[in-house]
Amino acid sequence: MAVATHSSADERHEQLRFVARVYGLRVLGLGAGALAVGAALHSVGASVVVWVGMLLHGLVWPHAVAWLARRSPQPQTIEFRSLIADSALGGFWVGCMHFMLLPSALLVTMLSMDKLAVGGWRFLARTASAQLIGALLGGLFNGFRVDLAAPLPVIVACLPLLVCYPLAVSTATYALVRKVRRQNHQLAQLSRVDALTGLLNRAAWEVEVAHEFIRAGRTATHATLLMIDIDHFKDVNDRCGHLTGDKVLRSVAAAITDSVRVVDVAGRYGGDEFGVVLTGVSIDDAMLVAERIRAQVEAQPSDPTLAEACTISIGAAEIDADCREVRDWLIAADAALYRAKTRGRNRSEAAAAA
Ligand SMILES: Nc1nc2c(ncn2[C@@H]2O[C@H](COP(=O)(O)OP(=O)(O)OP(=O)(O)O)[C@@H](O)[C@H]2O)c(=O)[nH]1
Repeated sequence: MAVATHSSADERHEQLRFVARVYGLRVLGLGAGALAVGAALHSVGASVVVWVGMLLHGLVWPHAVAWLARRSPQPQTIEFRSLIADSALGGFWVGCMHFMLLPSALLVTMLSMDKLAVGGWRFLARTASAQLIGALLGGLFNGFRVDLAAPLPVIVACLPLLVCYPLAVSTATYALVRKVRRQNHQLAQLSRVDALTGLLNRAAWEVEVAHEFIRAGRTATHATLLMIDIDHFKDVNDRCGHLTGDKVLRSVAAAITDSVRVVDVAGRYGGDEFGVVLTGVSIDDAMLVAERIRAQVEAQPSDPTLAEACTISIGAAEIDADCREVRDWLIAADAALYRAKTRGRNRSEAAAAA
């Protein structure tokens, strides 16, 4: 229930951001539109009622819609309805302007552009019919006439809308594209990380191991793989519960991170097993690193509910002539880990030399 409430609050927040985005564009679009339509209405000699309606739509309506939307539990619904109303009213002014070609085409294009931007072709099709009906009603309301030619003052009055509105819509669209790119990047990063420990997850770690295997082969440099497994971890879970088990997993991950360099690649291989690639490090030096990790895990208090210190076993393997592919490297480190387990645990073992 709490989750549902949280997600609906998030959704409302997202909808309010949409309202804020549309608000700025609507103030600009309808404000500049009022100038173009006003010039055309003046040229066709529109009635006072038409003038009042047009000014209310151009100057008051954007603020009224935003006010209503912010107070509504469904701000986006209010926003979409008012976009349809914008189209109908836009059509109405086209009729009132006696279908004067330039301001009419400009109005229809700008209104279509933002419908496309927020709701695609389907939404545009829905609003187009509202616009058409509005145009017929506007024509009837202001004495139906077709007067295509626009005098120079009308042409000049169209310029602010013609220039500023597309620039504003493009700027808003570009900001959205950047946001989506940023979020995609964050998602890609998150999909590489193990949520419990913060280390790379298995899939991402294996990709890095394969890269390192190729790199070490190409540059003929050392690279050593450590496979690390918590001793009797099942007992920890059974005796102290899974939450304590999770704490132990996190503390082992922290010990690994503390003991290796940023260029080394640490990951959670699965369950209670971890892997680390030590780049440019020979097996002898890697054994010192392994010992440092082992000693830190043994020394650190993982959880007060654990009677004894938690320990780990480590198997280490350097890339050698026997490692024809990355799988051989993993198997060699795993075999060394198995030996550490069978030789009593809480120890590090190097893979047997070729
Ligand atoms: N708390 C917790 N436990 C997990 C998680 N993933 C796997 N496990 C447990 O980790 C335990 C792994 O135990 P085993 O691999 O069987 O071996 P072990 O008890 O560590 O014994 P040795 O490795 O032989 O020393 C299992 O009991 C799993 O349920 C996790 O994310 N959280």
